[in-house]
Amino acid sequence: MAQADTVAFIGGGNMAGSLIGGLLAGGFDPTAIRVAEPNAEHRAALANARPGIRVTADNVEAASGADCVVLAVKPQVMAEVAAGLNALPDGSVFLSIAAGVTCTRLATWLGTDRAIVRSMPNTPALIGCGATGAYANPAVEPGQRALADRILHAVGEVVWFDDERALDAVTALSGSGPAYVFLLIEALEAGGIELGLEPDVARRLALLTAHGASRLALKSDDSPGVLRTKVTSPGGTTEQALGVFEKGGLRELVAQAMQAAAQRSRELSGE
Ligand SMILES: NC(=O)C1=CN([C@@H]2O[C@H](COP(=O)(O)OP(=O)(O)OC[C@H]3O[C@@H](n4cnc5c(N)ncnc54)[C@H](OP(=O)(O)O)[C@@H]3O)[C@@H](O)[C@H]2O)C=CC1
Ligand SMILES: O=C(O)[C@@H]1CCC=N1
Repeated sequence: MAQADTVAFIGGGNMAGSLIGGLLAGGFDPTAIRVAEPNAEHRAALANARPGIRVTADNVEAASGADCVVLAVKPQVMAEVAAGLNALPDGSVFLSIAAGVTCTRLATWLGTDRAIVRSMPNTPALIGCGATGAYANPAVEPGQRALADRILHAVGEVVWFDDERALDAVTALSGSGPAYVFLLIEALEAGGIELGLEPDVARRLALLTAHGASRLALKSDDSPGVLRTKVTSPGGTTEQALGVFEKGGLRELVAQAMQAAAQRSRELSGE
């Protein structure tokens, strides 16, 4: 990344921490990163963990003159936060990671004609394995989009969309998705314990299984469905387990859960 680029994070919580970690791991100059965070303890922890970055309680101070202003606060406080940045001069690209909040709403608060990228990362960003969906509004210039892409790319893969509505689906799939996978891992661990395994062994096997299956599917030319059939010996054990999942309507349940998440994403837009 060109060292002239400066990035300001408004909100120094979990996701901001992940993105900052990715940028630093990729060699980004820490002195080109500023973070505005209201909580003094969080500010101190950030400054300690990430020597060189500048922390402040003042959102405008952090955002002033930054090439990219990352809006990393909860959707519920976005209106107040964005309105507080309304007087900033043009020139920055605003990169929102908030669930649901549309570019149109952001422009209402930040000012019309603002260059805005709406994105949806996920928590595996913390270890560089993130999956992010992103949309750039028409005011975003190619160089600004490239800067947003480099920031998001620092923590994993990025998929760009021409239609902003796709972001609600992305939120329901990869944004919230790590929680679904963790739920399955928790259930596998509990099932293993019930079958007599020691808790630490059950957790380890559940984690390694999720990790191994995911890596295999990523590397393989076979679809997940084909890989599933390769585990499932006719008349064997997997067939019995999958029969229980299908009878219980697991696929329908997952689809319903994702519809609920996407609906909540649309609601959070406040439109
Ligand atoms: N967690 C996830 O898996 C994902 C979250 N997101 C989105 O990322 C955004 C941030 O989520 P996450 O990092 O989990 O949340 P966090 O609560 O960890 O981070 C939000 C941070 O914003 C700070 N904050 C609150 N009010 C203000 C303000 N007025 N000005 C500046 N900072 C403020 C909070 O401080 P304090 O704690 O003191 O209130 C907190 O440190 C959300 O919009 C969420 O939708 C996107 C993808 C995945
Ligand atoms: O639960 C949420 O609203 C956020 C957005 C996606 C993941 N966490």
